[in-house]
Amino acid sequence: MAALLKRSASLLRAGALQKHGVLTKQALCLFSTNMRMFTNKISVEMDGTTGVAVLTMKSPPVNSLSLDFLTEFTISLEKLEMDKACRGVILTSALPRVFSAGLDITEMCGKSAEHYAAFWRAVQEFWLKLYTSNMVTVAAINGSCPAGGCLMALVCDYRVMADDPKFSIGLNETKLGIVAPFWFKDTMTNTIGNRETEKALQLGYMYSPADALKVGLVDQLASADKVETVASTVMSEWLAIPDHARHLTKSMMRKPTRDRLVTHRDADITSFVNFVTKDSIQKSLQMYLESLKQRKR
Ligand SMILES: CCCCCCC/C=C/C(=O)SCCNC(=O)CCNC(=O)[C@H](O)C(C)(C)COP(=O)(O)OP(=O)(O)OC[C@H]1O[C@@H](n2cnc3c(N)ncnc32)[C@H](O)[C@@H]1OP(=O)(O)O
Repeated sequence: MAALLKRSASLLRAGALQKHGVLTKQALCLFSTNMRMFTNKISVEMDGTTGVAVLTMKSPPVNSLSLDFLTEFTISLEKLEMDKACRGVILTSALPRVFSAGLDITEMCGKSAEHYAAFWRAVQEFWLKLYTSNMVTVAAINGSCPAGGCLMALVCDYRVMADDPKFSIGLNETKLGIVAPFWFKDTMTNTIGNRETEKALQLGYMYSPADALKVGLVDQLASADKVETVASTVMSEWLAIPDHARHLTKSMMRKPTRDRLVTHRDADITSFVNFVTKDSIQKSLQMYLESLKQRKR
């Protein structure tokens, strides 16, 4: 199984998956009902009775979305998607205070243009797979989720967040001196509207759980120890709707946003590479990483 996963990961990196949008038959056979799968950074537990899988991120210290992590995540999603028994997936974190710290900043610092292009393609692929999933997707947000972490939650159908004022959620890119791309912005606008997004994005605003609920960035709060249980209850409500009707409705709602990225995908990669290779941007990212390390001292 490890060998097959490795093979799928190398295909994904090589661009084969992105190009054809499918996994090898071999790799897809790995899942069946009541299946558990563990990779380095993710565990998936599929309950064949309910048709619900729980995908738990476990990449310490902060579940940052590195190229490897994104690759594993995308492969796991694709496998679940192809498993007819799986109708819904709950995303959560095994780490005590962090859902996901967003994109791994070290993937955007001091690397080659080729690396940045491969990284960005993997970020796009991840977004496309999750955004267009036929499964019901519920984010059980049991910790902070800045930037790419917030994006991951936003593409889900429903968000339950732990009601702990120490946690926060938002697209904070401007605070790093970078700009959220149009499809991050579209995803947020579709959720909380244009005016609130305009303020949130410019300020790089990180919402407390209570404020996130107020503006509709999350759908529900729960005490930290109940987040996953509440997510499961929500999941069963969504699964009570006939799949085909829900799929078609989701696809109708999301198609314009998805098509916009698909149409401009290569230009978006070029724009990312041009942006991230600028000296000024490299400096900003390095300084931000340094400031994260200094915070602890
Ligand atoms: C056209 C082109 C546009 C480009 C667009 C790019 C879009 C970018 C999207 C992104 O997602 S950028 C990433 C933004 N993320 C953040 O700003 C999060 C920063 N991290 C935090 O705020 C905190 O770490 C936390 C998540 C709240 C957790 O706090 P905690 O106190 O639990 O941990 P720390 O001690 O801060 O961190 C531990 C360890 O992890 C490193 N780290 C944290 N976040 C990242 C990250 N996103 N990438 C890489 N590394 C990260 C941190 O530096 C610490 O490292 P060590 O000091 O232990 O080495």
